[in-house]
Amino acid sequence: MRILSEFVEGFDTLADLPPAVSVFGSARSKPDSPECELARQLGGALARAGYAVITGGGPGVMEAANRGANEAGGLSVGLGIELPFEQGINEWVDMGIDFRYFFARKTMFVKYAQAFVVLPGGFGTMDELFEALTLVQTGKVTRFPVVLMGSTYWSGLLDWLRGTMAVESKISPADLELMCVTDDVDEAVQHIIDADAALAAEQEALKDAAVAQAEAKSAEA
Ligand SMILES: CC(C)=CCNc1ncnc2c1ncn2[C@@H]1O[C@H](COP(=O)(O)O)[C@@H](O)[C@H]1O
Repeated sequence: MRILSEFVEGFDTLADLPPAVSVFGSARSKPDSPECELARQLGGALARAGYAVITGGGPGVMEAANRGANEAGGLSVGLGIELPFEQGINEWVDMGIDFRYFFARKTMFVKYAQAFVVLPGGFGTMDELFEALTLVQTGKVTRFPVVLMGSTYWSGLLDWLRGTMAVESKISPADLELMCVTDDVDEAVQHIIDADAALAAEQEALKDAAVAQAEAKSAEA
């Protein structure tokens, strides 16, 4: 079955990936656009911080992020999608997989990334942003940072989330805290590193507590 084999191929190929960040954004942005410039810098900064960069492998912002990572000597991953107007995986991808199904591909973005960074984009980008927020909000995945870059682009949406969605109690005000908004590449990367460290400390504390509990139980016995 094609669907199953897409999951298997994805898991097999990505199993040994180092810590990674998924970067999303418009397939239509021109290489000299501000968002592509930002994505290229971000890809480089993430690579220098030791993260592999995962994108949809397409043109525009995806290509710019892959390019930045590749130029900085990092691992540049592209999870492409077969589309009728297919352009193929961009040339800056070192590790590429082509998917027929969006949902199998989307699983990979979440499963193999420590964080999401979302740059200006259209429907595809919104779909990826809100899927990530839904998964974190509902606890279906371990809480991971979602960074929005390009504050002017996002401001109208954020105003509406704050002023309408939260005010009408369709989300809780705390849900807005799931997103960090910045135009500064270093701040974005630092936010991801800090969240990674906080999560590692949390998991270590949980492990310690479980060990202490088990020891207390065996001492009682
Ligand atoms: C020129 C053109 C439209 C090419 C499409 N080629 C694509 N290749 C790979 N991923 C894509 C493509 N189009 C949309 N996506 C997915 O949807 C997001 C971009 O969609 P959009 O342009 O924001 O809505 C990307 O993060 C990517 O994961």
